[in-house]
Amino acid sequence: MAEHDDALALAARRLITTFQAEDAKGELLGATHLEGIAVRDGLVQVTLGVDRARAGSLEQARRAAEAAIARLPGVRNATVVLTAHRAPQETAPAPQTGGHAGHGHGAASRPPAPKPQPIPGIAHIIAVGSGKGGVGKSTVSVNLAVALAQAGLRVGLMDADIYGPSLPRMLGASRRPDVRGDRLIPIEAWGLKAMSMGFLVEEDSAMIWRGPMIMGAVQQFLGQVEWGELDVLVVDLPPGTGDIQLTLSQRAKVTGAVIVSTPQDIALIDARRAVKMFEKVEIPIFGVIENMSYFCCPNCGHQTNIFGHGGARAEAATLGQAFLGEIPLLPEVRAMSDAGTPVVTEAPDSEAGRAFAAIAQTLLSRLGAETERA
Ligand SMILES: Nc1ncnc2c1ncn2[C@@H]1O[C@H](COP(=O)(O)OP(=O)(O)OP(=O)(O)O)[C@@H](O)[C@H]1O
Repeated sequence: MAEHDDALALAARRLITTFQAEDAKGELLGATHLEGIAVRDGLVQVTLGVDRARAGSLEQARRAAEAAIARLPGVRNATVVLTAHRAPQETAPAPQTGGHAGHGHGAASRPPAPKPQPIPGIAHIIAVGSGKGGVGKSTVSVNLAVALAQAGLRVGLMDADIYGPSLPRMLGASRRPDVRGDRLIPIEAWGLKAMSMGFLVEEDSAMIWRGPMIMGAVQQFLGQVEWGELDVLVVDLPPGTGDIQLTLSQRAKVTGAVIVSTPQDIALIDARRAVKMFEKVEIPIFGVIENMSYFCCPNCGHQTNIFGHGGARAEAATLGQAFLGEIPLLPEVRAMSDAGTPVVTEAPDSEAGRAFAAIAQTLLSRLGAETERA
């Protein structure tokens, strides 16, 4: 299978370079440069870099390249993505004082890392992360974002989990976003403006993105989505401590991060890693949320601590971080997530609904304090 994929990658590369070479005037694909090709099990993903100013005029050429690759024998699905970059003269100056953590070694010989800038129109960014996968980070991101919108804020939700985007399913929205010029129009759902790689490519093809392509996608989501004026952008990060977290910390000024963990020891060890990672990339941490904290029997109300209740609270105290609250493990949370209906809208008076609303209030006051400080 890998050999077959290698052959497809080669064939796709040849096609793209032929298109580029045939475009003598540099008006179509000749204006792009090949950033990467990833192939897995017949799913082909090509990333072409292009100057921001040109991106809008290349949509037809992009589609033509996509169709040509899709016709190659053995291709199950092809996606060609344009990642627009700033022209060199547009690049913001990057004054760097003190060095950005994680890039300090040998800084004298390297160009300074860009200082994270606020994104125009977006007052605050909250990053939701976890050390371990499957702890309910996306569930928490969606419900906190909707709860903040219910509290009257203008809220955006960005799914930075490029490998496994789950927002389309959780929001019950899978339509393709409109494109206006070189900008993507976010999908509106549950009072939020949302953007996810899952709106743009098939869920399984998102799995094969690689480092540089991922960074391009995150930058594009931050810089080229028509978010409008937002009080807060909630960013659902992938689990772990990789490229995406680093890219976000370098590209945008994040007001604060929230770390989601279950109370199990194994999740807590990873949560500790997540805390260290946010500290290293200089993203302030708002605190820790314990998800799947306890199971409350819907019949008799008896509380069972399936994963051992209270571990995240204790761990937060050990790490000197705030504890933001606990969300019970409830079948309706899972059922509503899977149905694309957030529990805070469908069952606001449920134990989980109230827990999310309370945590959103805590975050609201933290944002208020940050605004006053700024
Ligand atoms: N409090 C909860 N009660 C019941 N089910 C929950 C709860 N929180 C999350 N789940 C369920 O657990 C599963 C994993 O949740 P989710 O996708 O939010 O986790 P994640 O940490 O974002 O995962 P990934 O690592 O894949 O990004 C989903 O089926 C979700 O519905």
